[in-house]
Amino acid sequence: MNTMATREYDWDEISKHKKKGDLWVVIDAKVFDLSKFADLHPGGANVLFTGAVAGKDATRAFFGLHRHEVLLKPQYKRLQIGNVRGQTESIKALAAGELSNVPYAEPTWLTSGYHTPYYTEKHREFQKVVRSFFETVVRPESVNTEESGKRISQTVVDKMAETNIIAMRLGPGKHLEGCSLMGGILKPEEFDYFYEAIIHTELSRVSSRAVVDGLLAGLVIGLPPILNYGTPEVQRKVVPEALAGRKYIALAISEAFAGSDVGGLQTTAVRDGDHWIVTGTKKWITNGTFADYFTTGCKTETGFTVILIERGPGVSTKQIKTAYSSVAGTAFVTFDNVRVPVSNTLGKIGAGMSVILSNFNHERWMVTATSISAQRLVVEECLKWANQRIVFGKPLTSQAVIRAKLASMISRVESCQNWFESVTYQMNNMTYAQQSDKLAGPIGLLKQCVPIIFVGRSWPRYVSRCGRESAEDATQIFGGRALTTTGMGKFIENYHRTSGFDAILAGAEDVLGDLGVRQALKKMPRDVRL
Ligand code: HEM
Repeated sequence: MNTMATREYDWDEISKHKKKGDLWVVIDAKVFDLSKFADLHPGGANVLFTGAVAGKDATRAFFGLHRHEVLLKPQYKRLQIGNVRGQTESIKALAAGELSNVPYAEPTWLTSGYHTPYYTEKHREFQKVVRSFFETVVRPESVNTEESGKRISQTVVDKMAETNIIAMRLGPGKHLEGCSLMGGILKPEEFDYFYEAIIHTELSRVSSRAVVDGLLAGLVIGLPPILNYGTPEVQRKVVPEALAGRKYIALAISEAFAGSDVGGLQTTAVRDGDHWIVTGTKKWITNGTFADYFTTGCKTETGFTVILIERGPGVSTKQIKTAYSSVAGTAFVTFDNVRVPVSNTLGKIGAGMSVILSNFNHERWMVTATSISAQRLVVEECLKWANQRIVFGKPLTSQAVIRAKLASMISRVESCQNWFESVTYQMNNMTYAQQSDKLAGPIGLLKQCVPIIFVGRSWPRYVSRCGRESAEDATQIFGGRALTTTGMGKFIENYHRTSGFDAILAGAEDVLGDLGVRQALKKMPRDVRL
């Protein structure tokens, strides 16, 4: 710690240091000696020598141009030489695990004075521990890998495995039996979908869209078919290693020939005695570059079959460059006459469609959880920015047009959250089979469609669509800062560039809307008339 930071200075003294080679400024009651730093300042030296900055309180100017985190970086923190006499800092960063006190930055169930029919004190306790974990272990990794495009380090994966976060991301179930959850604060039998939602939410709070996927999203969607339909032998081989973070899995369904239209797939599996011979290509496969196993959709003689393929002879993967970071490991996968034991078939031969369709529900629900969390962060960023940004001598919030944008962003995220919680409650009270029957439509619509009232008009909206509209609004609020990958608007830039992934991955939003309606039409009683 810098012991000089405890010294106190009077304004008489501070105001004398205002020239080249001898420059002090005050930011939030802290005195900084920028004499040597001025020439290294990324924003240029000149701006620091203006009458309003040199030897003065530059708090307002500073927060109009920098994120608070700049002051917390060790290389800048050490520029602080003391405090203004009798004053203490008023702008503080949240401690790990702490809740934000910005309105709407947290869901109602985490906001003091509000009530919830779904969450208990135990959920709150769990949320605190999970947030602290993600902030301390995952956030630094997220920042680094988003930029480098490298896969998540094994150290972080190991820590996630140790706390059983990898297993918890798959939801409640037998795979949690005997597990110590977050150091034992929760018994496996207590774990429900609201606890799981907390994990997705907190993961998304500290991670970019690409890091959310890079942190083993492939396993989250590729392992359930093994858990639900794999033979005991396959489960014994694959599940423990996957949950321990030692082997990675990808779900390999979509192809250049067919994405959301699963029926149009062209990868074939032909029987040869006790083996399948698999040939074909897969595209947009999340975590595919580093996956050890591929839960693969194949065309077989009697229909569509899901087969678990281990990386080996005939399997090759190459990175696809996408709009988000390569940390997600998005791959083009080629299967060239790959021999796979027939015992690796997941579910019945020819019955793969139901394996995949039932699996989609959980994936789509998870995407809505992470999307809503990211949208909430965007609301928080915009509220903070509009409050601190001074234009034409007034805060940005004094502009009615900005407040209207904030109003629609808040309405979107709150409506998405409320429907999400209601669907999650249904999941908690249904078996896997009941969820497949009763929730495929509602979850498709949730991911796709949330009706909200927007400045007097009632329009159909979508979690993914809400996200994209909020990304647009946020970009307008942040202006040019939302167009750069660093600085004040870096989160907004990233969100604006990547929120489209939520509308495509796990089923294109238009297809999902249609699915919801078709499911409803299937259940229409024959004897109803107007
Ligand atoms: C402890 C004092 C300061 C430090 C450590 C600091 C550091 C930085 C850093 C790291 C950047 C790069 C952008 C970013 O990462 O946000 C930056 C940009 C900038 N800084 Fe500072 N700065 C300080 C004080 C000031 C003050 C008092 C002013 C007052 C005018 C100022 C004006 C600027 C400007 C105009 C930019 C460019 C912003 C942009 O491109 O949007 N800085 N500064």
